[in-house]
Amino acid sequence: MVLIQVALDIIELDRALLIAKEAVLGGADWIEAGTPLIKSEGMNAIRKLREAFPQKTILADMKTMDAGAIEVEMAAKSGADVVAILARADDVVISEALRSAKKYGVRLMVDLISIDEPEARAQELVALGVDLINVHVGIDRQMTGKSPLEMLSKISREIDAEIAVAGGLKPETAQEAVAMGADIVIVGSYIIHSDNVAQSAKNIRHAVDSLCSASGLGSDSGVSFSQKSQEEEIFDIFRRVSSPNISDAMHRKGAMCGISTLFPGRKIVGRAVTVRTLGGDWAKPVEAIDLCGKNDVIVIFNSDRNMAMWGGLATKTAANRGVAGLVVDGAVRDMDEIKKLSLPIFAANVVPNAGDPKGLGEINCEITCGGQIVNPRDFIVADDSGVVVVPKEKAYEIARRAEEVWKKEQRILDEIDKGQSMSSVLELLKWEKQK
Ligand SMILES: O=C([C@H](O)CO)[C@H](O)[C@H](O)COP(=O)(O)O
Repeated sequence: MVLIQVALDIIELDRALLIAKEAVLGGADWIEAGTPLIKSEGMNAIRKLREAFPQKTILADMKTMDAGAIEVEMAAKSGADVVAILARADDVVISEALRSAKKYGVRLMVDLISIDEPEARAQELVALGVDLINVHVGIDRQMTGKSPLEMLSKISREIDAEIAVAGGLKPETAQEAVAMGADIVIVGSYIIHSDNVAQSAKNIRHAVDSLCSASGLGSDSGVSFSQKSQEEEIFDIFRRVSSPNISDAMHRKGAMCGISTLFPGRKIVGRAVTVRTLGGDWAKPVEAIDLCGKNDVIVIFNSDRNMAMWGGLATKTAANRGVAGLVVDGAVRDMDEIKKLSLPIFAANVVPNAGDPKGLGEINCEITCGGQIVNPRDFIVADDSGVVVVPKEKAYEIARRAEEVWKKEQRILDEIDKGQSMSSVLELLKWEKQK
């Protein structure tokens, strides 16, 4: 039977206990005191988990790099059944940890996170006596598109040890991991940031169990998964999250100033076709419409915010072409006409007077819009809170991080709905900066 381990990467102990309870209801077998929880609450986190779940296997994710024996001893004496340390530690640390694990009757899991040659290191660990290996891609590397599955497929064929796998797993990837030979599936974010923890744990349980009960378990088990392209994934996520989620993910970078929606409720997600123009000259903005595809957003910088360079006729043309939206550091006009069309428009100003079509400026060059640099093909997300620009090179990472922000907020909302205050959920007083 494949085991499911819920990773409690949460810094508030009460929330961690609550979430663990829900995850167990959904079918989690092992409960992990995640490294952030251990750093926040120390060994007390393990004691409390032991107390609350006397029958469950508790894993302490110590991420030990040195002093192997004492760290394993601490975790074991606090109630852990399994202690996780780092494969990057020296062999002598691993051997000391193994000795301590034996002495205190716990198992040792060794984590391959950030190992350059994981297959070779896994072989060395097995030779040292390790029998539980975690094939793991850490959270920050996940955000850049890395997955543990490739590493898993190589390692599971080659080593004689029990194998755990971790790194952004969801039902589909958990199932894939089992097909590749994983014995323990470790899941953090997908479960703990869900607004229905029990259901999410159940989804993992179902995915894993349905594969285990199918005949022909193994890499040729016939399970196939639809693969989205990175671009599709970015669009999917940006359509789901908000501009504030993205701003949080970018540590407050990317938000335009002084530009807001003209029609609340209309959202833009698209890639920038940029235009720089001068003094209300509307030739280049109108020419840019003909270069746009379905997911493109026209992003314009105009040096004069009191002279419109966009109006009803341009809006009609853009809407007919299926342009995703318009963002203007400048002015538009003809509100009575453009409000009847569905094009989302974000602008700095609305004025009745327009400029002339002189053809000054450029299309698809670097511009500054609302104080932010925008390059052609950058991602634009605009909603009722404002407009953010995400550089194309960082789009996948930012989308993944924004999704984490969104999931976390959904979960917190759910706890507030159940009667808690925001301050108590986040333990604000405890986490205020100490003088
Ligand atoms: O070990 C973990 C990470 O390094 C933070 O401590 C996570 O528990 C592990 O990666 C599982 O969490 P997800 O990747 O969010 O599923």
